[in-house]
Amino acid sequence: MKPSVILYKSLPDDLRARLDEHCAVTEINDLSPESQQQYADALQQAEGLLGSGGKVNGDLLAKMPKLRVCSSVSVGYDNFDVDALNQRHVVLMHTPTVLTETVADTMMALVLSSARRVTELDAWVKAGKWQQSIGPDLFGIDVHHKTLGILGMGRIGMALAQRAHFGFGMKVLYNARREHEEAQTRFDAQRCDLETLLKESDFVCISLPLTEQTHHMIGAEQLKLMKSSAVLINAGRGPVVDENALIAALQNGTIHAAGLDVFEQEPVSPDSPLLKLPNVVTLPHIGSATHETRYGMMQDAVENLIAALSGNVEKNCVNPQALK
Ligand SMILES: NC(=O)C1=CN([C@@H]2O[C@H](COP(=O)(O)OP(=O)(O)OC[C@H]3O[C@@H](n4cnc5c(N)ncnc54)[C@H](OP(=O)(O)O)[C@@H]3O)[C@@H](O)[C@H]2O)C=CC1
Ligand SMILES: O=CC(=O)O
Repeated sequence: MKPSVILYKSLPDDLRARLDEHCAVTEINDLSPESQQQYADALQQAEGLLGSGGKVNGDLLAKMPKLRVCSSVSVGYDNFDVDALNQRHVVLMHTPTVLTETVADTMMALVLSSARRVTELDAWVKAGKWQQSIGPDLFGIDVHHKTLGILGMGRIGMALAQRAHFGFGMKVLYNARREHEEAQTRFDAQRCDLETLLKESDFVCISLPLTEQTHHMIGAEQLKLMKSSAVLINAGRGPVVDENALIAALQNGTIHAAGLDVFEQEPVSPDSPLLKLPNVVTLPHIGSATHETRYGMMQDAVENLIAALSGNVEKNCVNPQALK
């Protein structure tokens, strides 16, 4: 008999057909309390769960006594209670690698657009304000040959370092828990402590996961260490940065600008002061959002689920120890 799975994300027809081949699928809109109530029977029977967004915690697990595999269409898994999964011997699969280059492209886009005021000047031209050549009040800052500091030298950090080093002749600094020899050899990247990175970087780029240790890693104190000409880029997770402290730092000139793909609350509130600041480029969490990459992520998530349901967790598993 095919294992029952809950799908909480729409898939393209071919991927849905592939999933249907191997699993008895119940598709639901999301993991909201309403959906959980409406599909309580299906949740009771499900051995697999595939989707993205929404919290997977002890409460949900209690409603899914037969669950063996979660497959997330994302690399980040801060919305999963991994300890609770481990206790229940549920494995969590995710989609690293397939999205790495695309997210690094997004980060470089944020670096360039905040330094060169791309979105601000685009709005200015479209508002009919281009009557004569711009003056220094609308000039940007150079990106090439500056210093780019990376917080989190993992897969995405490495891909960003590659772009910065080879594409823009930038000096690369990084901070991570361990040394990354490959980054040093390939991109001449220098590992340094957080304080040094913040003091010396022209662009501070965050590609960190959200954990207890990284929550509010960048607050008022850290922002004060940055150059007043520096730009903060965050494409990791919003709560890595204390957003109130960031707003104050941008308003009072402690730092020059910011490029943000992620926010403490998503979607960001339309009332957020960040949306009123011309020196902030905002994106709606689109790090991996290209047709090719989102398809690749969904494909990997389907294959990850099928493999893990048959006991194969060699690739893309967050917690293989849960099987023990
Ligand atoms: N905006 C978007 O759309 C997207 C955002 N993301 C976010 O990017 C994150 C990173 O993805 P990816 O590069 O694939 O992940 P990796 O696991 O490959 O890299 C994470 C890096 O963060 C470092 N790190 C973790 N905790 C700490 C800490 N406490 N102090 C210093 N460094 C730390 C790790 O250090 P070490 O090497 O020492 O272990 C590692 O270098 C994801 O978790 C997700 O939150 C991902 C995809 C899309
Ligand atoms: O934020 C996106 C992810 O894949 O993680």
